[in-house]
Amino acid sequence: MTSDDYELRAGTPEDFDQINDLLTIAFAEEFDDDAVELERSVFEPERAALVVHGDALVGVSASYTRNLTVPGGTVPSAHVTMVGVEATHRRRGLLTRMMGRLFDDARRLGEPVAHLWASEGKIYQRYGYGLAAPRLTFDADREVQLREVPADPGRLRPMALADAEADLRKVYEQAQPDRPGWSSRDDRWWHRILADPKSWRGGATALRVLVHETAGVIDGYALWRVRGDEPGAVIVREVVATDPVAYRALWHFLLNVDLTRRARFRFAATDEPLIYLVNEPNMLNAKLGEALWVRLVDVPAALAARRYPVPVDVVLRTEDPMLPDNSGSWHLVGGPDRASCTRTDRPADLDCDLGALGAAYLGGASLGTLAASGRVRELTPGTLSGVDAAFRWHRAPAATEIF
Ligand SMILES: CC(=O)SCCNC(=O)CCNC(=O)[C@H](O)C(C)(C)COP(=O)(O)OP(=O)(O)OC[C@H]1O[C@@H](n2cnc3c(N)ncnc32)[C@H](O)[C@@H]1OP(=O)(O)O
Repeated sequence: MTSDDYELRAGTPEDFDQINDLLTIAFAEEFDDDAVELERSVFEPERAALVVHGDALVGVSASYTRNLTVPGGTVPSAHVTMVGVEATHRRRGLLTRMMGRLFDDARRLGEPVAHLWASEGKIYQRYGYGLAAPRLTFDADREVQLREVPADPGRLRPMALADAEADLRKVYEQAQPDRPGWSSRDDRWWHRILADPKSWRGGATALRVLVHETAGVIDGYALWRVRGDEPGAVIVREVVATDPVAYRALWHFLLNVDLTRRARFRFAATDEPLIYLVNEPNMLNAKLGEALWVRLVDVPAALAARRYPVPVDVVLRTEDPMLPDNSGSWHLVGGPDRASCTRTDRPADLDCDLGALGAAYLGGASLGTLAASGRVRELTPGTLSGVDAAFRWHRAPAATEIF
């Protein structure tokens, strides 16, 4: 069998059922009809890269059109998803071909960045993705409590899931600019996030909504469920607050639900404020894992699209074997209000591997740490610490949802 036996093409709405069958097998997961319809509702056929062999669909990858919060703004980023190759056609370069097409599509659509959740980190690093947002998973023991519970002028109240979208959306959109890594949510995405098909519940109750309100204004919410096995566990899906009092009140509630002994949260940021609020941080049982892998698809456009907390004027050099016009030296001039990035012949100050630039892009990975790992090299002595400070951000990148 040669690579000519395979056809690479865009998707159509009619392909969805076959794609779903392929992914069900590739991920060894089965979902109910409601869940499948939700996936169909956000599927963007023309953005799928499909590999067909004869009559059979043997490879799929897709992207969603959404914006990604980056330091100081948002950028259109290809939200890469639904990647799978039929087991009998693996390791023949099909994913590599699909990834090439996906990057071409992203550029054509004006997306300087692509990002994803990886099933395995080792798959995507070869394509230039870097780990931009690690995450913590909490498995908090009931003995974990807030150190102090100050007076709260507001109040908590449950809200029916069916009525919640408008209020939650307002809070999310206010909080979103502060957290690199969060994704924009249009009507379809809010519908998907608040839909609650049984096969997504992992044996727990239906999704519950708790809001915090101060002087009639909702300033925080939690999405959560309970798993009633022994001992019962609160499964926290999302906690979003625009005010620290609301944040504290929501977590105080979640850590004290009757008939539960644990609280689990899979989407904690590495700087999650809860860590600094509780009596026994150790008993959060935080486990480090991965969330977002970022790939700069158009290096100069991506670097110009974010902001830098302190002024930076530097020449960065990188190599990109997949997209050679990213290779070379780039003059980045930036600060809190603007940034530009242009090709230059000037000698480079820092040599950065492409994945390292992706890892640093959201302000999470420090260029200093990446230099310590050998993935960034300081060519002009004395440049590293200043550029490192410019690439950081005051909040660690995080992700609130798997897409
Ligand atoms: C964003 C998401 O959707 S994440 C979900 C990813 N999907 C899955 O994990 C589902 C199960 N796995 C699969 O369907 C397939 O194995 C895929 C999609 C991961 C890889 O597809 P393939 O067509 O086999 O990849 P392809 O042949 O293009 O591999 C390119 C290179 O990556 C390597 N590679 C690919 N997948 C893996 C892996 N899981 N582990 C180690 N190496 C891998 C290949 O060995 C190859 O290396 P080489 O260039 O040195 O020869």
